Amino acid sequence: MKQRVVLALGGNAILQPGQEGTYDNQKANIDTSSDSIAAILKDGHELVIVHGNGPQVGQILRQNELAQAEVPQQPLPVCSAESQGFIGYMMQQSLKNRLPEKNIATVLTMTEVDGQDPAFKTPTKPIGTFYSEEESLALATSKGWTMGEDAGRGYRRLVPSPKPKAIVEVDTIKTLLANDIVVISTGGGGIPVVKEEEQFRGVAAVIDKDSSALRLSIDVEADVLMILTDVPNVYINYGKSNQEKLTALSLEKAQQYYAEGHFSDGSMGPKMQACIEFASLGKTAIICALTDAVDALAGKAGTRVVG
Ligand SMILES: Nc1ncnc2c1ncn2[C@@H]1O[C@H](COP(=O)(O)OP(=O)(O)O)[C@@H](O)[C@H]1O
Ligand SMILES: NC(=O)OP(=O)(O)O
Repeated sequence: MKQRVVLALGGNAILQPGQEGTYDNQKANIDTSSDSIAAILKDGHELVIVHGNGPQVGQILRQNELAQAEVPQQPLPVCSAESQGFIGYMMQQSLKNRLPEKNIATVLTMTEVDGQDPAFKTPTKPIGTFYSEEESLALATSKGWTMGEDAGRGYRRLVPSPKPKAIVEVDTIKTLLANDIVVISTGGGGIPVVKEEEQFRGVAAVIDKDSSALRLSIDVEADVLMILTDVPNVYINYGKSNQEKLTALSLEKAQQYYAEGHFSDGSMGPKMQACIEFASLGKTAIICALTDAVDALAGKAGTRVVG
């Protein structure tokens, strides 16, 4: 049965920790992701693809800083727009090369946030390169950056990450979907903007793409929110000797495990939170590995939360 699916692609789908952010590395990862996405599309589903941008927006920001003696620096929301543009271009091309008959469009997307969101006072979103603890302390001192540990993988720069309130281009996205166009949108959670006296203005932040994918799934009335990452399933007691794989989960069980702290902040936590909220609307949310996407949609792989 044809379903409307919002697919949130994790950072690994574009750049894996430890990999250098070269064009070739990102192209190779995006080509691998496109194989899975093309398989979903061949099954006839409608698709909106949301992607992360943490490594890329950090890299663009750093390029700006390093070049500022010769080229004017651009603000963070402009860097976010650049990341949406180049990732969208690479995904669009890669998918088109696999499915020449499909029309595919990248929508440069703004996401409205609340200018008074307390997140602006406490940076939590890791972006850019991974550093050692020593390097991170030096950068905090020399540049005044807020640094933090990222899920046991090293230290990264942290920027504010307010909650998404509204996807500004949602009507455009719906129109494209209604016309059988594959949409790449809300990349990096969307370019964060605030609305003041009916005018939008970009703000310095990076929104969590899983939270924005949830907002978008609700707004486009998706049947399924699917979050693709680097683990085949969600687990309780993750990484411990009594680790247990979760396959099908009721909303109540998911809420219980979330409250018990089984899902780490900054990695599985926001993904499960998005799944719980989507499932609470009576819908289906799935977390699975990139390569299991087709099987997971058919209920044969991944972790599924059902409301
Ligand atoms: N309970 C859990 N079950 C599975 N993975 C978990 C769990 N808690 C934390 N994780 C971590 O979450 C990671 C996926 O989150 P993240 O790295 O943010 O993904 P992405 O960059 O793909 O969005 C996994 O690689 C795993 O290390
Ligand atoms: N914006 C965002 O959530 O990016 P990552 O998934 O790459 O961290």
